[in-house]
This record gives sequence, structure tokens and C-alpha cells, in this order.
Amino acid sequence: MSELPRFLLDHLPTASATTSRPHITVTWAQSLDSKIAGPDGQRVILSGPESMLMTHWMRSMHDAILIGVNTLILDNPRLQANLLPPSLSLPPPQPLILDPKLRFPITSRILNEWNTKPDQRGKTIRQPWIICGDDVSPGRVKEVEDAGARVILVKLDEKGHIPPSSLPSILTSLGLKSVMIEGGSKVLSTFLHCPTRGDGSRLVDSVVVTVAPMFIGEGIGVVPEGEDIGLPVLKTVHTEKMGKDAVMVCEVE
Ligand SMILES: NC(=O)C1=CN([C@@H]2O[C@H](COP(=O)(O)OP(=O)(O)OC[C@H]3O[C@@H](n4cnc5c(N)ncnc54)[C@H](OP(=O)(O)O)[C@@H]3O)[C@@H](O)[C@H]2O)C=CC1
Ligand SMILES: Nc1nc(O)c(N)c(N[C@@H]2O[C@H](COP(=O)(O)O)[C@@H](O)[C@H]2O)n1
Repeated sequence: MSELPRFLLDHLPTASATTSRPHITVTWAQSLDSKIAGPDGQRVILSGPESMLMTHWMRSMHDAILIGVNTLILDNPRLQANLLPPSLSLPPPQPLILDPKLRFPITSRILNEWNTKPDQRGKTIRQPWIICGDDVSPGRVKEVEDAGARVILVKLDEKGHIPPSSLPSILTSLGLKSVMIEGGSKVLSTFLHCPTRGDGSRLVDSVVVTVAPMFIGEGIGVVPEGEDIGLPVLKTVHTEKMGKDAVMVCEVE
């Protein structure tokens, strides 16, 4: 798959997104028993080579990739589109971390790569941007900024979360036209549960799910236990077999 899969182009309208109305895609890979990770959040490779490559094409189609701080801590991901042919010189997506208390580990791989590969900046990697609460101490903010990350302060909601409905305006203020929300479970749940934006239009534009033909058993669900009530109705707009996996592209009804 040396080219962007056609079905993503047809069904993920990220190219028509604007900074005033950024496109929001929510995506994850799950097992047949609806798990996204193993016991205690152990990372599981669910996607086969074909669907993993598709995920990297999707990363390159969005201005930013967003994860929750637990995923950063547990998986220590790269969040690059490094499976794509380097000859394409596609601009790397902007990593965004939702981290209300600024628990961001300054030893994380994304920051280490940013600091140790200055020649790759803007080519294959971008500076990690951490979105945290405006009540975090200035000392802690300085510590993280001195380590090389950018810290963005926002007002938290009553649950102490970055409010999902404010993500579009945060993206607009950062000049980002699209975001791919990759997880984990808590982040997927709050974004799937928050149906609309400030202007009344739907919050989530596209949902892309990779289903791997395996069972995990004990592990982390797509949404945390007890949060599977009140989830939106989805409409499948495309299904694709990718190697051993099935990929569903959906819209929120
Ligand atoms: N298979 C897949 O596709 C993927 C799997 N994963 C797996 O997910 C697991 C981690 O999931 P999980 O533990 O649920 O953690 P998350 O990665 O969802 O991070 C949750 C944390 O993010 C912070 N946060 C900020 N704003 C919000 C918000 N609006 N809604 C929810 N959280 C917010 C909170 O931090 P605080 O507690 O500091 O307030 C919260 O505890 C890992 O095991 C990882 O392997 C992750 C991504 C993809
Ligand atoms: N698409 C997909 N398939 C899987 O099997 C996965 N485990 C994940 N996990 C997500 O990818 C992140 C790791 O990214 P890097 O390979 O380090 O770039 C991980 O943190 C999850 O967000 N995704």
C-alpha cells in the first residue's frame, strides 16, 4: 500500500476542513471482545501490518494526533507516520496530549526524539504539545517547557477533564484543521459521549474502527466499565478488509 487508501480519501473529509471548523476523527483498534489493551493497560498489537499502515496514512491525513496522558505513560508511543515511504516527505502530524494535571513524563519517547533529532524537526517529528489545566503550578509548567515541550493551559470542566466540547476552539486557536483522536479508553468515552460543539453541530465527524480477529479476555475496554450507556448511534459508511482485519468507517447519526 504505497498510496493513501482510496476509501479514506472518499470517507474522511479532512481535506475540506478549516481552522474555523476542524474535522474530528475518533479511531481505535479493538479485539472481537471489544478490548483495546490487555490487563493493567498492557499494550497489545491488534492491527496487522496492512491496517497499521492504514493508521499511519490516517495520521498523515490529519494535522494532529491526540491521546490521553495514560496512553502516553503506558504505551510511550512515537505518534509519527513513520511506516509511510520517506520519499513522500509528508508533513508529520502534531502530537497533542490531554493531561489536566501535567503528569507528562519528561522522559517520554516523543520528547526525547524531539530533543535528540533536531535535523528531523518538521520533517518526521514535531514538538509535543501538552494541553493541561490552567490551575497547574507555574513551576511545573516551566519544568515541562524547559524540557522541550509546549504547554497549553485551558479551563477544565467539573470532572477535571479537558472539556471535549472545547476541543474545536482549542484546535482553532492552535491553527489546526483536523485531529485524529487515538485513545485511550477514557478519552474515547468522553469524546463519543459529547455529541455537539459550541455551535450545535456534531462534535465527532468520523469514527474509524479496526477490528482484529482475536480475543483479549481481561483488559481495557473501548470505553471504561459502566460508560457504555448513552453512546451515539453510528452509521457505517464504508467497510474494508485489510489483511486479517476489518476496518469500519462510520459517522455519528
Ligand atoms: N488499541 C488502541 O487503538 C489503543 C489503545 N490504547 C490503550 O488505552 C489504554 C489507556 O487508556 P486510559 O487508561 O483510559 O487512558 P487515556 O489514554 O484515555 O487517558 C486518560 C487520562 O487523560 C486525561 N484527560 C484529559 N482530558 C480528558 C477527557 N476529556 N476525557 C478523558 N480523559 C481526559 C485524564 O488524566 P488525569 O487522570 O491526569 O486527570 C485521564 O485520566 C492503554 O492501555 C493503551 O494501550 C490507547 C490508544 C489506542
Ligand atoms: N491502530 C492501532 N493498532 C494497534 O494494534 C494499537 N495497539 C494501536 N495503538 C495506538 O498506537 C499508539 C502507538 O503508536 P506508535 O506505534 O508508537 O506510533 C498507541 O499509543 C495507541 O495510541 N493502534
